[in-house]
Amino acid sequence: MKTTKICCIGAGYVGGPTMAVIAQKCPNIKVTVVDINESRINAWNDADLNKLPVFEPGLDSIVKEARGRNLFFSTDVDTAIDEADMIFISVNTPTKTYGKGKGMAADLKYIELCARQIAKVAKENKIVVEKSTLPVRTASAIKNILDHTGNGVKFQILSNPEFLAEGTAVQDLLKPDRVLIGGDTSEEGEQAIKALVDIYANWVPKDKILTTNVWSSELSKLTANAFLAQRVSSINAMSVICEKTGADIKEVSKAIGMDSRIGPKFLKASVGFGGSCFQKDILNLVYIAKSYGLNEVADYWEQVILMNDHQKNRFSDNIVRTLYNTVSGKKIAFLGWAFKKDTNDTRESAAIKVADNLLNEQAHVAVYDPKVKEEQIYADMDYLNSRHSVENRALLKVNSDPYEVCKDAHAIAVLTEWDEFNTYDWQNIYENMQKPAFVFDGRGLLNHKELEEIGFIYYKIGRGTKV
Ligand SMILES: NC(=O)C1=CN([C@@H]2O[C@H](COP(=O)(O)OP(=O)(O)OC[C@H]3O[C@@H](n4cnc5c(N)ncnc54)[C@H](O)[C@@H]3O)[C@@H](O)[C@H]2O)C=CC1
Ligand SMILES: O=C(O)[C@H]1O[C@H](OP(=O)(O)OP(=O)(O)OC[C@H]2O[C@@H](n3ccc(=O)[nH]c3=O)[C@H](O)[C@@H]2O)[C@H](O)[C@@H](O)[C@@H]1O
Repeated sequence: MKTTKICCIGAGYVGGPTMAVIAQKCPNIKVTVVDINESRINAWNDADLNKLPVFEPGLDSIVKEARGRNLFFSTDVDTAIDEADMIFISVNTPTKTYGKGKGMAADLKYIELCARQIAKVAKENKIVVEKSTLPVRTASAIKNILDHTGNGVKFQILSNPEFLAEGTAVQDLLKPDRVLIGGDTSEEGEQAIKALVDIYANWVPKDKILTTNVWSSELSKLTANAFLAQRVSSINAMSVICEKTGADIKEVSKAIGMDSRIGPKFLKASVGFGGSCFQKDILNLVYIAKSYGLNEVADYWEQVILMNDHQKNRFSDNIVRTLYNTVSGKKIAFLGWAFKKDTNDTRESAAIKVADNLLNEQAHVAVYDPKVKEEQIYADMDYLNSRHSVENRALLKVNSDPYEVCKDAHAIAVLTEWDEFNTYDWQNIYENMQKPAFVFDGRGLLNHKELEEIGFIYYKIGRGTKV
């Protein structure tokens, strides 16, 4: 079975980059990415590639090459579904904010809507690919809806979770560690798996394309994120001990990471992990474990989240304590708002919680981020519902000039590891700050020797002060 037309429902951080790469690598396949969010689709179609809704290094040139050739962005969901042989579902699956499983389970309403829409529109057999991250056994729910509400056509459901990380999405897609495809073990299932394998095989070596049953594939995605997040929480837990004992987390990370069984990646202590997925996926895993009565398993994974919350809170607590137990009316400059460098995504960014804690203490927060827009920062604060939006705008200011943000500040907090922060004229920044001038480096990014020589009082996550 040769795929000639692909439809992807959901033009977000996953749907957009993933489909752009498929279109670039498979010029004979027409790829249409659809979304109900019209402004997002308009942004994907914008002639100015700086206005793409997702900032990812290298993405603009791929979109430039494929868009209009075999890559299309549209709000016409029905036509794209109707035309396609293969439909990727790449919509958001956030944590539920209501009802049963509130605050834990994944909200599958967008997935269900997609399934119903596919069932309504499809007049020919189709392969439906779960690209979104889903609780294990979701494929059976999708199949149920498709088989019972459709026009009698046959559907094959595949699970093809996405492992890209934001900021490195293009590289991750071009050279994935593996591509995982889960499908039915029936003959039709195997044919569907082969159709998807054939697409990836255009650029991914065959030995990196792994096929499994659907449930293993769905569960592997949650497991991968849980393991990655667990490493961050584990190193962050050690960073607390480092600060108490005089050890330095950078040295500890290096020392343990050289053990080939542990490996060097994902051992950077930080102000806490953010991003749209780690927290949501672990909460989902905890919920699944609880729903099977596996309370010890649930508690084990929940601790990863609790440690992450602690890391964010202790960062802001440390700022307050160090600034003589009061930050009321004091200006705190934030360098960075995105949840990591090289992305404009702010979902679950540690900066949001740290800012909220400081505003509760009546601090004045000034924010600079090279890629995040002012309205996004206010939307993030308002979403917390901690105070009136007027107050958020009065207490928190956003500026596109980092030197203005730092001017007259009592302290600087580094929340995102943007490379450019290391290129600043720190002497100049120091001279324009209140004294003593404090830096709280939540990413262990800056050169502490240089800063201390200038006169800053420098605090870095995981660096003990006892000698
Ligand atoms: N952001 C990331 O780095 C990664 C995300 N994932 C998973 O991929 C999925 C998507 O994540 P993102 O792309 O970050 O989400 P996103 O929120 O950026 O994009 C989802 C898009 O789906 C659209 N949508 C929702 N319902 C729709 C419908 N019925 N019809 C048409 N469009 C609809 C929304 O308007 C939105 O633009 C999630 O399950 C996430 O867990 C997986 C790997 C990486
Ligand atoms: O399912 C998803 O959404 C994706 O989630 C993560 O990707 P992402 O959240 O984009 O970015 P990461 O690089 O994993 O960083 C997540 C958070 O952990 C933090 N982090 C990461 C690594 C580290 O050593 N220390 C650390 O604090 C980052 O700063 C960031 O806040 C996974 O790395 C991807 O494989 C996965 O596809």
